[in-house]
Amino acid sequence: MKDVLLDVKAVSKRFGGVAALKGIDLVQHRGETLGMIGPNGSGKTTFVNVISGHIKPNSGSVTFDGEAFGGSNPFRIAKAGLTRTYQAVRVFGELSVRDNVATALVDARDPASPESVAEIAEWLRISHRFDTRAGSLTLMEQRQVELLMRLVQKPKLMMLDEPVGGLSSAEVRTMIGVLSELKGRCTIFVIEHTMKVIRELADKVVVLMAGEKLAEGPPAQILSDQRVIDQYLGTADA
Ligand SMILES: Nc1ncnc2c1ncn2[C@@H]1O[C@H](COP(=O)(O)OP(=O)(O)OP(=O)(O)O)[C@@H](O)[C@H]1O
Repeated sequence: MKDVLLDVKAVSKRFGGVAALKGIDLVQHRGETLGMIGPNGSGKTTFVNVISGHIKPNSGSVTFDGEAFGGSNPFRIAKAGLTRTYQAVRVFGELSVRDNVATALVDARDPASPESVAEIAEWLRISHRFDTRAGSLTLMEQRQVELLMRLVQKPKLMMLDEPVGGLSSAEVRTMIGVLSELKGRCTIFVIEHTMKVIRELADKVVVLMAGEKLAEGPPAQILSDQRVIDQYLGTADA
């Protein structure tokens, strides 16, 4: 039997009159890279916010690594090994990279050893920036720092919200390389509008459309699905 890491059942979320998620079911296995796509406003970020405990769903359940989470407890689920990034990069701009990493280590349930931090920083090719103020780095470097900060917390699942947003095409290629190696370090859930990322990284793709699951399957099948092309890939969002 495959090892289920994330098991989401019938999750719904309303914001006033807006039904952002309408009964979403989703299973992600350990080691399986899951890509989530869909137009602006289809509910992708809300879904990650519910899973990471930042938003409480109106109904439904989230089980992570065998433990039930009702939503709305981000600290508990983070301690259980789920971490995330945001569309807008989040580093402490006034602090050095070293001090940014130190803040991540303080928050970790099982912080990486100094040797392991050094190894991850070397792998991310960001070691030479350790004494630089994070706010003076390029967006690409800030994303590398963010990945470093998340990885030193030894996550089981890393949820990435548009990791290549705002990057140049050369940087996108580099980031795809980084993320494909990241697959060997933790399980990845990735929201993206850049289909190259989805095609090259995802084992399974889930398409959200107006808060509902429109389609789910391997990238080759989903990216050639006529309904997905008509309702998303053929639009300006994709
Ligand atoms: N805090 C909030 N208050 C009210 N409405 C919200 C809130 N967050 C999201 N929504 C609404 O819920 C719906 C889903 O938004 P969400 O941000 O999850 O979509 P998305 O698929 O992540 O979009 P994008 O690709 O633009 O990031 C939208 O109609 C949005 O306006």
